[in-house]
Amino acid sequence: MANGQKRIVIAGAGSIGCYVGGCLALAGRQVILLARPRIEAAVQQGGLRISDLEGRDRLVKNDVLGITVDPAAALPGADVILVTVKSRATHEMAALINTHARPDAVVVSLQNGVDNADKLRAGLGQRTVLAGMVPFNVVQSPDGELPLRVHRASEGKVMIEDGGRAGLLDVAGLLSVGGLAVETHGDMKAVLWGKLLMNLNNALVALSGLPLANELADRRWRLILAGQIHEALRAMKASGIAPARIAGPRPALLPTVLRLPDWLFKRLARRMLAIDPEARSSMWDDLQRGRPTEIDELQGAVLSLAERTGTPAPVLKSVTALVRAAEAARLGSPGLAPEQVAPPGGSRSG
Ligand SMILES: NC(=O)C1=CN([C@@H]2O[C@H](COP(=O)(O)OP(=O)(O)OC[C@H]3O[C@@H](n4cnc5c(N)ncnc54)[C@H](OP(=O)(O)O)[C@@H]3O)[C@@H](O)[C@H]2O)C=CC1
Ligand SMILES: CC(C)(CO)C(=O)C(=O)O
Repeated sequence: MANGQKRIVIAGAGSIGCYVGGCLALAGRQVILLARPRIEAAVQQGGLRISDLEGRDRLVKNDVLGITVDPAAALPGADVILVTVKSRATHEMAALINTHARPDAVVVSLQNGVDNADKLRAGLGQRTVLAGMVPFNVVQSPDGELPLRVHRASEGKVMIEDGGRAGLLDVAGLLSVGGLAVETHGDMKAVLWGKLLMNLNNALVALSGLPLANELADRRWRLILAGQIHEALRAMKASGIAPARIAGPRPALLPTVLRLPDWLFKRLARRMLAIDPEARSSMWDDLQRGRPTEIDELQGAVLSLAERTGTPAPVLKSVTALVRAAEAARLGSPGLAPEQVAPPGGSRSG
């Protein structure tokens, strides 16, 4: 079957799902978005605008893209299912896929966190499930703006597990289209832990409310991120986990590079700073929308390792507590200053 005849279902079309689905539809792939009513109504009314930091800006008309809120309509015809819900919704999505999708549909997790593919496998029996990793940020237009726009605000290749030819299907080839570079990787565990190191910054962006580029340009925030990464690297090492390099320096060098003075950091970490001024983090999106965050799957995953191995993690603990407080308050980003997150000197744990 040619790539254009395969049906790709985006299971949970929000920022990542709409961007990925939009790129695939623009390339002539058959795409169905399984979405919530807000996204469905917006796409039905105005289509989907796909843009990126390289200057691409295209409208996907609603007649070349299917969209529904009904899993029983979306999932039965799927050849490939891309799971793009937040980690808290993974179990629920696994149950929907299990009920409605064909047993030979290939399922790919495009989520942050280290165990979403395992959660899907646990709920999907014998089906092929591939872990994936999305390195870039996607900014979604404010509610009510038409057409709904999803903007890729940084760069990088999507990595997916090398599952051989899953059911004779070249999944990376099917998904690799304009605006969306996809490659396979032989060690997704390392990739996901490497990405998780980057994602420790999601909470700082969420707590500060600052755009990612501004936050990273401020050494006071970088010191807190360096403290978290330092703690995470210790816990990972004690657990026998070797994280892969994702963007910028090797994981072991990240704390040192982050602690450099601003002028030197800006020179050395140009790739890390190649970010659209509007980009923040998916955790900031969650606080703004009053939704639970992925703090348990990000900081929480490292805290579990730290607890098991007895390595100290004071910075991770204090960041986690602040995110939980902001989640409970449901007032959006609390707009904290770095000194409110970790006292000067306190971010140099260990
Ligand atoms: N945003 C980003 O820039 C990046 C995000 N990621 C990761 O990608 C994953 C997805 O993130 P993101 O796209 O930001 O998340 P979003 O919240 O924007 O998108 C997920 C969407 O799925 C919807 N959804 C949940 N359950 C269902 C269901 N049963 N049926 C239909 N729709 C459903 C959600 O609706 P509702 O909330 O109303 O339930 C939401 O609209 C996360 O793991 C995130 O960490 C990775 C890299 C960058
Ligand atoms: C791309 C990155 C690291 C930060 O924007 C992210 O994964 C997220 O927002 O969840």
